[in-house]
Amino acid sequence: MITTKQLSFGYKSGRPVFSGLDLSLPQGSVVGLLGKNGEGKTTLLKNLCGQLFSKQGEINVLGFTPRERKVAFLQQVYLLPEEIHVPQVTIRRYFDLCAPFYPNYDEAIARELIETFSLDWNMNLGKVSQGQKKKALIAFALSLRVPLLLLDEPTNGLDIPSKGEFRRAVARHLSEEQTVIISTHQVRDLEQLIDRIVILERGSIYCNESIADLSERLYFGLISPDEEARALYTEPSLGGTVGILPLQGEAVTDTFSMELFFNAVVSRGEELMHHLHTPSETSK
Ligand SMILES: Nc1ncnc2c1ncn2[C@@H]1O[C@H](COP(=O)(O)OP(=O)(O)OP(=O)(O)O)[C@@H](O)[C@H]1O
Repeated sequence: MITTKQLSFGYKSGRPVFSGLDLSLPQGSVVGLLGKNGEGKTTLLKNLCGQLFSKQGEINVLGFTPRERKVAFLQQVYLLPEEIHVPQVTIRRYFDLCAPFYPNYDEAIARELIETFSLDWNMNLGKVSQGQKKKALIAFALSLRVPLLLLDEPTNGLDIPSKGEFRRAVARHLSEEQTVIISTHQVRDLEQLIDRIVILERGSIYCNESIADLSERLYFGLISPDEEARALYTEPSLGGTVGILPLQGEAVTDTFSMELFFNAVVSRGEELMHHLHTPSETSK
Protein backbone atom coordinates (compact mmCIF):
# COMPACT_ATOMS: atom_id res chain seq x y z
CA MET A 1 0.00 0.00 0.00
CA ILE A 2 2.98 2.28 0.73
CA THR A 3 6.42 1.36 -0.45
CA THR A 4 9.50 3.44 -0.92
CA LYS A 5 12.65 1.97 -2.39
CA GLN A 6 16.01 3.66 -2.09
CA LEU A 7 14.30 7.03 -1.73
CA SER A 8 16.66 9.96 -1.42
CA PHE A 9 15.62 13.54 -0.80
CA GLY A 10 17.35 16.75 0.12
CA TYR A 11 16.33 20.40 0.10
CA LYS A 12 18.32 22.52 -2.31
CA SER A 13 20.01 24.41 0.46
CA GLY A 14 21.08 21.56 2.68
CA ARG A 15 22.43 18.06 3.19
CA PRO A 16 20.25 15.09 2.17
CA VAL A 17 17.39 14.40 4.58
CA PHE A 18 17.08 10.77 3.43
CA SER A 19 19.37 8.60 1.44
CA GLY A 20 18.28 5.15 0.28
CA LEU A 21 15.16 5.06 2.44
CA ASP A 22 13.19 1.80 2.24
CA LEU A 23 9.75 1.68 3.80
CA SER A 24 6.85 -0.69 3.49
CA LEU A 25 3.53 -0.16 5.26
CA PRO A 26 0.44 -2.35 5.10
CA GLN A 27 -3.03 -0.99 4.41
CA GLY A 28 -5.29 -0.40 7.38
CA SER A 29 -2.71 0.46 9.99
CA VAL A 30 -2.38 3.39 12.33
CA VAL A 31 1.30 4.24 12.25
CA GLY A 32 3.16 6.38 14.77
CA LEU A 33 6.03 8.11 12.95
CA LEU A 34 8.71 9.07 15.47
CA GLY A 35 12.11 10.66 15.21
CA LYS A 36 14.15 13.38 16.85
CA ASN A 37 13.74 17.00 15.74
CA GLY A 38 14.88 17.50 12.17
CA GLU A 39 15.06 13.80 11.28
CA GLY A 40 12.67 14.31 8.37
CA LYS A 41 9.19 13.24 9.53
CA THR A 42 7.42 16.18 7.88
CA THR A 43 9.58 15.81 4.79
CA LEU A 44 8.64 12.13 4.51
CA LEU A 45 4.91 12.87 4.88
CA LYS A 46 5.19 15.50 2.15
CA ASN A 47 6.99 13.04 -0.14
CA LEU A 48 4.24 10.47 0.44
CA CYS A 49 1.51 12.87 -0.69
CA GLY A 50 3.44 14.42 -3.58
CA GLN A 51 3.96 17.88 -2.06
CA LEU A 52 7.72 17.29 -2.25
CA PHE A 53 9.49 14.94 -4.57
CA SER A 54 12.82 13.73 -5.77
CA LYS A 55 13.91 11.77 -8.79
CA GLN A 56 16.09 9.42 -6.78
CA GLY A 57 14.36 6.25 -5.72
CA GLU A 58 10.80 5.02 -6.03
CA ILE A 59 7.61 5.71 -4.11
CA ASN A 60 4.37 3.86 -4.58
CA VAL A 61 1.36 5.02 -2.60
CA LEU A 62 -2.07 3.43 -3.20
CA GLY A 63 -0.78 2.26 -6.59
CA PHE A 64 0.25 5.79 -7.66
CA THR A 65 3.51 7.69 -7.98
CA PRO A 66 2.82 10.71 -5.71
CA ARG A 67 4.95 13.19 -7.64
CA GLU A 68 2.70 12.77 -10.71
CA ARG A 69 -0.05 14.33 -8.56
CA LYS A 70 -2.88 12.67 -10.47
CA VAL A 71 -6.32 13.85 -9.40
CA ALA A 72 -7.39 10.26 -8.62
CA PHE A 73 -4.46 10.06 -6.19
CA LEU A 74 -4.92 13.47 -4.57
CA GLN A 75 -8.58 12.62 -3.89
CA GLN A 76 -7.46 9.70 -1.75
CA VAL A 77 -4.82 11.37 0.41
CA TYR A 78 -4.99 14.19 2.93
CA LEU A 79 -2.13 15.79 4.84
CA LEU A 80 -2.97 17.75 7.96
CA PRO A 81 0.09 20.00 8.34
CA GLU A 82 1.60 20.95 11.67
CA GLU A 83 1.29 24.65 10.90
CA ILE A 84 -2.09 25.51 9.51
CA HIS A 85 -2.67 28.32 7.04
CA VAL A 86 -6.31 28.89 6.24
CA PRO A 87 -8.29 31.62 4.50
CA GLN A 88 -10.50 34.13 6.33
CA VAL A 89 -13.73 32.24 5.78
CA THR A 90 -16.23 30.55 8.07
CA ILE A 91 -15.69 26.88 8.94
CA ARG A 92 -18.86 26.10 6.94
CA ARG A 93 -17.53 27.89 3.84
CA TYR A 94 -14.16 26.13 4.14
CA PHE A 95 -15.83 22.72 4.23
CA ASP A 96 -18.17 23.65 1.36
CA LEU A 97 -15.22 24.80 -0.77
CA CYS A 98 -12.83 21.93 -0.10
CA ALA A 99 -14.90 18.83 0.71
CA PRO A 100 -16.41 18.29 -2.79
CA PHE A 101 -12.96 17.30 -4.08
CA TYR A 102 -13.03 14.17 -1.88
CA PRO A 103 -15.55 11.57 -3.04
CA ASN A 104 -15.95 9.80 0.34
CA TYR A 105 -16.59 12.96 2.39
CA ASP A 106 -19.19 12.35 5.09
CA GLU A 107 -21.14 15.41 6.23
CA ALA A 108 -22.60 13.55 9.22
CA ILE A 109 -19.09 12.91 10.61
CA ALA A 110 -18.17 16.55 10.01
CA ARG A 111 -21.24 17.77 11.93
CA GLU A 112 -20.60 15.42 14.80
CA LEU A 113 -16.94 16.45 15.13
CA ILE A 114 -17.59 20.17 14.87
CA GLU A 115 -19.95 19.75 17.82
CA THR A 116 -17.59 17.40 19.70
CA PHE A 117 -14.79 19.94 19.43
CA SER A 118 -17.08 22.75 20.67
CA LEU A 119 -16.78 24.65 17.40
CA ASP A 120 -19.42 26.56 15.52
CA TRP A 121 -19.88 26.48 11.72
CA ASN A 122 -20.09 30.29 11.69
CA MET A 123 -16.68 30.82 13.30
CA ASN A 124 -14.20 32.61 11.03
CA LEU A 125 -11.23 30.27 10.51
CA GLY A 126 -8.88 33.21 10.12
CA LYS A 127 -9.86 34.58 13.53
CA VAL A 128 -10.09 31.52 15.79
CA SER A 129 -7.24 30.34 18.02
CA GLN A 130 -4.53 27.95 16.77
CA GLY A 131 -6.08 25.11 18.77
CA GLN A 132 -9.55 25.77 17.32
CA LYS A 133 -8.08 25.94 13.81
CA LYS A 134 -6.43 22.58 14.39
CA LYS A 135 -9.64 21.05 15.68
CA ALA A 136 -11.60 22.32 12.66
CA LEU A 137 -9.05 20.76 10.33
CA ILE A 138 -8.96 17.51 12.31
CA ALA A 139 -12.76 17.38 11.88
CA PHE A 140 -12.25 18.04 8.15
CA ALA A 141 -9.52 15.39 7.84
CA LEU A 142 -11.56 12.67 9.57
CA SER A 143 -14.76 13.41 7.69
CA LEU A 144 -13.01 12.97 4.31
CA ARG A 145 -12.64 9.21 4.90
CA VAL A 146 -9.63 9.11 2.57
CA PRO A 147 -7.69 5.83 2.27
CA LEU A 148 -4.51 7.58 3.43
CA LEU A 149 -4.51 10.21 6.15
CA LEU A 150 -1.25 11.90 7.08
CA LEU A 151 -1.36 13.82 10.37
CA ASP A 152 1.65 15.95 11.27
CA GLU A 153 1.72 16.59 15.03
CA PRO A 154 -2.10 16.62 15.26
CA THR A 155 -2.29 17.06 19.04
CA ASN A 156 0.14 20.00 19.24
CA GLY A 157 -1.77 22.98 20.58
CA LEU A 158 -4.80 20.98 21.73
CA ASP A 159 -5.94 21.31 25.35
CA ILE A 160 -6.16 18.15 27.48
CA PRO A 161 -9.90 17.42 26.92
CA SER A 162 -9.45 17.98 23.17
CA LYS A 163 -6.59 15.47 23.05
CA GLY A 164 -8.97 12.88 24.50
CA GLU A 165 -11.68 13.89 21.99
CA PHE A 166 -9.14 13.56 19.19
CA ARG A 167 -8.22 10.00 20.24
CA ARG A 168 -11.86 8.99 20.54
CA ALA A 169 -12.72 10.60 17.20
CA VAL A 170 -9.94 8.74 15.39
CA ALA A 171 -10.94 5.44 17.03
CA ARG A 172 -14.63 6.01 16.22
CA HIS A 173 -14.39 7.19 12.65
CA LEU A 174 -11.52 5.27 11.14
CA SER A 175 -12.51 2.38 8.92
CA GLU A 176 -10.41 -0.77 8.63
CA GLU A 177 -9.32 0.11 5.10
CA GLN A 178 -7.94 3.51 6.06
CA THR A 179 -4.27 3.97 6.82
CA VAL A 180 -3.17 6.81 9.08
CA ILE A 181 0.37 7.97 9.61
CA ILE A 182 0.75 10.24 12.62
CA SER A 183 3.99 12.11 13.10
CA THR A 184 4.40 13.02 16.73
CA HIS A 185 6.55 13.83 19.73
CA GLN A 186 3.50 13.55 22.00
CA VAL A 187 3.86 9.83 22.45
CA ARG A 188 1.47 9.53 25.39
CA ASP A 189 -1.33 11.17 23.39
CA LEU A 190 -1.28 8.47 20.77
CA GLU A 191 -0.11 5.36 22.54
CA GLN A 192 -3.51 3.63 22.61
CA LEU A 193 -4.22 4.55 19.01
CA ILE A 194 -1.32 3.24 16.99
CA ASP A 195 -0.70 -0.33 15.92
CA ARG A 196 2.67 0.19 14.25
CA ILE A 197 5.70 2.28 15.07
CA VAL A 198 8.15 3.67 12.54
CA ILE A 199 11.28 5.48 13.70
CA LEU A 200 13.35 7.70 11.43
CA GLU A 201 16.98 8.03 12.41
CA ARG A 202 19.93 9.41 10.47
CA GLY A 203 18.15 9.50 7.12
CA SER A 204 16.71 6.00 7.14
CA ILE A 205 13.99 3.86 8.68
CA TYR A 206 15.51 2.56 11.85
CA CYS A 207 12.51 0.63 13.04
CA ASN A 208 9.22 -0.46 11.45
CA GLU A 209 7.49 -2.84 13.85
CA SER A 210 3.92 -3.71 14.71
CA ILE A 211 2.93 -3.08 18.33
CA ALA A 212 1.49 -6.62 18.49
CA ASP A 213 4.91 -8.09 17.62
CA LEU A 214 6.70 -5.85 20.09
CA SER A 215 4.21 -6.72 22.86
CA GLU A 216 4.76 -10.41 22.18
CA ARG A 217 8.51 -10.14 22.52
CA LEU A 218 9.09 -7.42 25.09
CA TYR A 219 7.92 -6.47 28.56
CA PHE A 220 7.76 -2.74 29.38
CA GLY A 221 7.53 -1.49 32.95
CA LEU A 222 9.06 -1.69 36.40
CA ILE A 223 12.29 -3.67 36.57
CA SER A 224 13.41 -5.29 39.83
CA PRO A 225 17.11 -5.16 40.80
CA ASP A 226 17.64 -8.85 39.98
CA GLU A 227 16.13 -8.33 36.49
CA GLU A 228 18.40 -5.40 35.61
CA ALA A 229 21.20 -7.59 34.24
CA ARG A 230 19.00 -9.02 31.50
CA ALA A 231 17.15 -5.76 30.71
CA LEU A 232 17.54 -4.41 27.19
CA TYR A 233 17.01 -0.90 28.49
CA THR A 234 16.47 0.82 31.85
CA GLU A 235 15.89 4.35 33.05
CA PRO A 236 15.16 5.81 36.46
CA SER A 237 11.62 6.98 37.25
CA LEU A 238 9.86 8.31 40.35
CA GLY A 239 8.38 4.89 41.06
CA GLY A 240 11.65 3.00 40.60
CA THR A 241 13.64 1.68 37.66
CA VAL A 242 11.60 1.12 34.50
CA GLY A 243 12.75 -0.52 31.32
CA ILE A 244 12.39 -3.22 28.73
CA LEU A 245 12.91 -6.95 29.25
CA PRO A 246 12.90 -9.68 26.64
CA LEU A 247 9.93 -12.01 27.07
CA GLN A 248 10.86 -15.64 26.99
CA GLY A 249 7.75 -17.77 26.89
CA GLU A 250 5.99 -15.80 29.66
CA ALA A 251 2.29 -15.03 29.24
CA VAL A 252 1.95 -12.00 27.00
CA THR A 253 0.48 -8.93 28.62
CA ASP A 254 0.13 -5.70 26.73
CA THR A 255 2.62 -3.49 28.52
CA PHE A 256 3.90 -1.60 25.47
CA SER A 257 5.17 1.91 26.19
CA MET A 258 5.95 4.04 23.15
CA GLU A 259 7.99 6.46 25.25
CA LEU A 260 10.22 3.73 26.72
CA PHE A 261 10.59 2.10 23.32
CA PHE A 262 11.62 5.37 21.66
CA ASN A 263 14.06 6.23 24.46
CA ALA A 264 15.54 2.74 24.19
CA VAL A 265 15.92 2.99 20.41
CA VAL A 266 17.61 6.37 20.71
CA SER A 267 20.06 5.32 23.40
CA ARG A 268 20.53 1.57 22.92
CA GLY A 269 19.08 0.95 19.50
CA GLU A 270 21.64 -1.56 18.22
CA GLU A 271 21.09 -3.94 21.12
CA LEU A 272 17.32 -3.69 20.96
CA MET A 273 17.17 -4.17 17.20
CA HIS A 274 19.56 -7.10 17.46
CA HIS A 275 17.23 -8.73 19.96
CA LEU A 276 14.15 -8.07 17.83
CA HIS A 277 15.72 -9.42 14.67
CA THR A 278 17.22 -12.54 16.22
CA PRO A 279 14.77 -15.45 16.05
CA SER A 280 13.56 -16.37 19.56
CA GLU A 281 14.27 -19.84 21.00
CA THR A 282 10.66 -20.86 20.56
CA SER A 283 10.52 -19.87 16.87
CA LYS A 284 13.84 -21.50 15.90
N1 LIG B 1 11.95 24.23 3.38
C1 LIG B 1 13.11 23.75 3.80
N2 LIG B 1 14.27 24.15 3.23
C2 LIG B 1 15.48 23.67 3.62
N3 LIG B 1 15.62 22.74 4.60
C3 LIG B 1 14.50 22.30 5.20
C4 LIG B 1 13.20 22.77 4.83
N4 LIG B 1 12.28 22.13 5.60
C5 LIG B 1 12.98 21.31 6.41
N5 LIG B 1 14.30 21.40 6.18
C6 LIG B 1 15.38 20.63 6.84
O1 LIG B 1 15.13 19.24 6.59
C7 LIG B 1 15.39 18.47 7.75
C8 LIG B 1 14.14 17.68 8.12
O2 LIG B 1 13.11 18.57 8.49
P1 LIG B 1 11.65 18.06 8.89
O3 LIG B 1 10.81 19.26 9.16
O4 LIG B 1 11.18 17.10 7.87
O5 LIG B 1 11.99 17.26 10.24
P2 LIG B 1 11.01 16.74 11.38
O6 LIG B 1 11.49 15.38 11.74
O7 LIG B 1 9.58 16.86 10.94
O8 LIG B 1 11.33 17.76 12.53
P3 LIG B 1 10.50 18.22 13.84
O9 LIG B 1 10.36 17.02 14.72
O10 LIG B 1 11.37 19.27 14.45
O11 LIG B 1 9.16 18.76 13.36
C9 LIG B 1 15.84 19.44 8.83
O12 LIG B 1 17.25 19.43 8.86
C10 LIG B 1 15.34 20.79 8.34
O13 LIG B 1 16.19 21.82 8.74
